[in-house]
Formats: sequence, structure tokens, C-alpha cells
Amino acid sequence: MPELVFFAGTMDCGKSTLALQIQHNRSARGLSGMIFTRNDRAGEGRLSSRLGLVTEAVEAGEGFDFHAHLVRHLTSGGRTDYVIADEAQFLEPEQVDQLACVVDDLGIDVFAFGITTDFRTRLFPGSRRLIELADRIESLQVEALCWCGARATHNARTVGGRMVVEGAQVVVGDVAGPQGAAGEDVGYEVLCRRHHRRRLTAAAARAGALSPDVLPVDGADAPALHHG
Ligand SMILES: Nc1ncnc2c1ncn2[C@@H]1O[C@H](COP(=O)(O)OP(=O)(O)O)[C@@H](O)[C@H]1O
Ligand SMILES: Cc1cn([C@H]2C[C@H](O)[C@@H](COP(=O)(O)O)O2)c(=O)[nH]c1=O
Repeated sequence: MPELVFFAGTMDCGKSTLALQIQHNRSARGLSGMIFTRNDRAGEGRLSSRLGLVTEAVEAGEGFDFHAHLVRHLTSGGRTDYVIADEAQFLEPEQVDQLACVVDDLGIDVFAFGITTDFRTRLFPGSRRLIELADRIESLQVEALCWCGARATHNARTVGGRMVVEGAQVVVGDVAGPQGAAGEDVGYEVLCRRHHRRRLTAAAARAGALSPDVLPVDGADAPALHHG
């Protein structure tokens, strides 16, 4: 039975890597996939992972019709056994409905990958619709970690190194390296809920620990690697 599966997680938890692995394993067995993405950091029409792998993809931009695209492909003699849709949080809800039609009407498996919530902890419209329609929602096995060592469940945005909670929902960007997002104004960092609520990024925690003026809220906010 074909399925619509939503692989959901925070930024940097391995979604694109898994998408590329699914593509690799299926194509190695002679299956033919159609790969879609939207607003990948590597540029238009590309699906990229931080492990360095990248593949070509169809850019599913504003107004793109997945169902019509697949029907055109199949009726012109093409073959598609499965569909991969990365950065699915950016899809319009109607496009997610089209993906469900691809599963139900065309009998094709659809694997969608995306972050559920934005930097304000609000659901992206595409992810909301996927949660409403998916046959299965899967969390990734490799969990991203907050600076405190707890599982990261939320995405924070930083502007000039400071965490913000206002701004446009969509700003393409990357998570900071260990030294911070050098030279990049907008960056992202994954945090546990506790530290997202307190707006305590790794840099803010470091600064707080160094400042003699700041008393710790409680011991759990010390920047050591433990489950807090
Ligand atoms: N240098 C590295 N060595 C090993 N694993 C890495 C390295 N850099 C990134 N990763 C892995 O890649 C993951 C990010 O993969 P990616 O597919 O780009 O994530 P997502 O699509 O969820 O944002 C990280 O969680 C980490 O496990
Ligand atoms: C939290 C959040 C993220 N984004 C952007 C930043 C990246 O370009 C993608 C997520 O990519 P990843 O492969 O999952 O790391 O989404 C955004 O536009 N708005 C946000 O609130």
C-alpha cells in the first residue's frame, strides 16, 4: 500500500542525508524516483546534505503542481516509483494535498522531509498539512543536541549572534559552527525547549557564565554537556 510519510525533526538532524540514502538504496535496486525540493541552501534545483552529498532535484516553487507534474511525466511514458520532497515545511498546504493525491490516485510512495516548527515555535503551513494528512510521521534516529546536552526539539534564529523571536517566517540559512555563524547575519541553532523559552543560545550561556554580573537561574543552565 503506497504511503505518505513525513520525516520530521529539527534543523541539522539528518533529514536530507536520509532522503539521499533512501534515493540511493532504491535506485540501486532499479527503482526510479522523482526528487523535489524548495529553497535548499545549496541553490535552486538541488537537494544537499551537510555530509557533503548533493543531488539534482526539481524545484517545487510557488504554485508548482506536484500531481500535474507527475501525471505529465507518466503520460509521456516516464516512470516514477517513489517521490522524495525535501524542505517540505516550505510547501503550500495545497501542494501537500497534491502529494496525498499522488499517493492515493497514482499509487506512488511519497517521502517528505522537513522541520515542523519555525524559530518562533509555530508550525510551518506545509508541516501542519503534512501532520494532518500523513499516513506516518517519523522522527529521525540521530537526535540533534542542545548545547546543554539535552535533545534539541526547537529551532532558534539568531541575527548578528543574538536570538530573535520576530521576523519573516522564511529566511534560508544554516546552523552555526562551533565558533558561531562567522560573517553571516542570520543563523540558526537547535535548542531544547527549556533553553529556547529562556532564549539561551550557546553564546548567551557562555557570556552569562563569564559575566560576574549574571547570577545563574539554576544549575541546569551551566554550559556543560549533561541532560537538563
Ligand atoms: N563532519 C561531520 N561528520 C559526521 N557527521 C556530520 C558532519 N557534519 C554533519 N554531520 C551529520 O549530518 C547531520 C546533518 O545532516 P543534514 O542531512 O544536512 O541535516 P538536515 O537535513 O536535517 O538539516 C548532523 O546531525 C550530523 O549528524
Ligand atoms: C527554523 C527556521 C528555518 N528556516 C530555514 C533555514 C534553512 O534554510 C531551512 C531548514 O533547513 P534544514 O535542512 O532542515 O537545516 O529552513 C526558516 O526559513 N525559518 C525558520 O524559522
